[in-house]
Amino acid sequence: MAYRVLGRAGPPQPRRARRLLFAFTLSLSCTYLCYSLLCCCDDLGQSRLLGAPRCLRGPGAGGQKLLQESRPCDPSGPTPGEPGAPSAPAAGAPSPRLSGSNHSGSPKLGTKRLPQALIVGVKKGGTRAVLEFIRVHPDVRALGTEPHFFDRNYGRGLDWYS
Ligand SMILES: Nc1ncnc2c1ncn2[C@@H]1O[C@H](COP(=O)(O)OS(=O)(=O)O)[C@@H](OP(=O)(O)O)[C@H]1O
Repeated sequence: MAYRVLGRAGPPQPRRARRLLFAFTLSLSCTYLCYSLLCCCDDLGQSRLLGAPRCLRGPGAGGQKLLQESRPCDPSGPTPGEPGAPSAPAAGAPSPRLSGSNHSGSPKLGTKRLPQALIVGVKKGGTRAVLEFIRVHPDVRALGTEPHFFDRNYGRGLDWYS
């Protein structure tokens, strides 16, 4: 009884230490498992489920710096207009919507591509209003938040952007 009152109740020290060690190892394993799952999902979303790795064709003169980090296209692959290549949407037909992005709240599987249009403006210049007006159109898919690619994330390259 005196043993308990003095606060020495509970398992002996070696057993307690073993429990602590077990809990520590378990938490480490869980952390590693979560980390591995996240990395695995990222890989799946970027390459396996979306087909071949993205590449860029026909870099313009203005984008040379950005494209330095991008992978070149496989020269044996189909080029636009060739059989087997994805055909361009007909005029007036709804263009495919973007899905899956580094910037959207919930990434979905689908085609990832660079934007077809950018809204550039100064702070408090009304760019948000412009975006809201444009995105009313059903064929327009726009980001929910500003990506801040050119001022904060430029160094991450086009792979981050698309
Ligand atoms: N059509 C029109 N006419 C006049 N003023 C307008 C218009 N559209 C947007 N606004 C005002 O623009 C301010 C928001 O600009 P931005 O969206 O560029 O802001 S931000 O930089 O993204 O935070 C914001 O101003 P503040 O209210 O002072 O924040 C909006 O009220």
